[in-house]
Amino acid sequence: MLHVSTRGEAPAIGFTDALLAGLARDGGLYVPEAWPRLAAADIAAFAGKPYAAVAERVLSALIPSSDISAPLLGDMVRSAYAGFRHPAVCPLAQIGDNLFVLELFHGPTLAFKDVAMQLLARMMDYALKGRGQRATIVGATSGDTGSAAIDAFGGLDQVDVFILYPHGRVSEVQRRQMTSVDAPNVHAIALEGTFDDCQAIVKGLFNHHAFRDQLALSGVNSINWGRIAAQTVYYFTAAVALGAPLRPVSFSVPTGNFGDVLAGYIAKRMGLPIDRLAIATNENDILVRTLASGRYEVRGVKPTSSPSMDIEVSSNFERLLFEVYGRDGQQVRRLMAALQQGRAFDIDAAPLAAIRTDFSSHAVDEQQTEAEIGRAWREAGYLLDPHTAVAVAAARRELACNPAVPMVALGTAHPAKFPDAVERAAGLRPALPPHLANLFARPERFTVIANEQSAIESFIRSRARAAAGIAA
Ligand SMILES: Cc1ncc(COP(=O)(O)O)c(C=O)c1O
Ligand SMILES: N[C@@H](CCOP(=O)(O)O)C(=O)O
Repeated sequence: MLHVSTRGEAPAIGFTDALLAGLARDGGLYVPEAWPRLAAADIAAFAGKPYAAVAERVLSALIPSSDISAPLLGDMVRSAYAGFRHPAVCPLAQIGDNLFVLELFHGPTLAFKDVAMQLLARMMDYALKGRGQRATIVGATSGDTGSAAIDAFGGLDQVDVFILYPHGRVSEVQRRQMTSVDAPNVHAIALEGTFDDCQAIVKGLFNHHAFRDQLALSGVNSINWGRIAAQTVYYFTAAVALGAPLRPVSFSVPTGNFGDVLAGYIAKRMGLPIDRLAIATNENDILVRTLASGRYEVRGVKPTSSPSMDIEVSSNFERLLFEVYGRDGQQVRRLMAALQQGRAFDIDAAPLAAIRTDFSSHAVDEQQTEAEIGRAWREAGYLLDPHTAVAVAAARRELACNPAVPMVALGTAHPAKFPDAVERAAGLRPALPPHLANLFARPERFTVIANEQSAIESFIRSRARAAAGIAA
């Protein structure tokens, strides 16, 4: 199976090449040339299976065995999830009538990013060793991708890791998770800007082809198709636990960069009977405005209590546009050029109608987020982090319209990552799990850098072992 770029100009490439490439050379994002489909009987057979077994089956439909053999994929998946703190890896908790939270935060860094990142690191390490290559990993984070990447890739011989986070705009726990890791191949960069600035610079680094080639750049954001592929799995385990494929299930997904909800859309394209995919945003509601009006318009990011979703340029929305425009790369290039030049684009009527067929959207403001944390604690004794609270609040709105379909809100972070917001809303301060108990005592190491691509390039050149002349 080959992978094509959403902008239609880069050559089609295999899975491993897409995994290591990050962004396509035409600035687009890779997707498989066709969506594989799982038969209803295959999906039904997931019932009662361990998470790793379902992951192996779902991912073997997306990863050709010529890239990673089936036994090796099985080993990687088992080892990726062996360290999760819950035996079900991603368990479901019921918090109301037909209302469930899919807990995706039992990995090492307490956010859903671990689910894909632990596997991605194993796949990339294998690919790099097989090719005798080294890579320079660059990533943009609003708090969670960075810590997950640092945990998964820290200390690996083949890679140097540079993570850009918005200075002063992540929670203290998130910052310390990135800055207190004692691994010489890890570099935390506090960028003087927003997450959107961090992501624009990361994409700019990939689009600077001489720099990209010299440093052998790779990406770990959801730019990387391997991340999205791994995130499809928990939609299958959750839906099957609630009766799929015999009955449909809906999901409410706290959304920023659009990777997680896109993974749900792909699970649906692969045959999973998903009824609604609710895009739940905080006050950075660009996607809600887009679904309502058809106009995608950047207005400036507001800081909120769910900082990981303080995003306006939702990278993976491009992958959805590619689908609803009939995989026409030229149309995607036109829209992305308009976004670059005028900070906005308009979606045509037919593609917009197609988006509305699968997705609905809800913005949840700061007051509603706080109220939801309080409500879930009072009514169900369940502590939500602010990102999950946004999803649960949106889930309740969807359930009010369609109470018969089970609704799963994605629980994307552990409440202890955002103790101040949780304490304000619920009146108690969640404790970090034992493996992070000394987080506040560890020394921090980070570099503050101006919001300029050239400054970031100089810093990376000065630290990366893959820079010219030092490459393995
Ligand atoms: C805790 C948390 N929830 C939700 C999101 C939004 O997910 P996505 O960017 O895939 O839309 C993020 C950031 O990615 C996050 O870190
Ligand atoms: N919320 C994310 C932002 C980056 O998202 P990604 O899925 O593209 O890596 C974060 O916490 O870093």
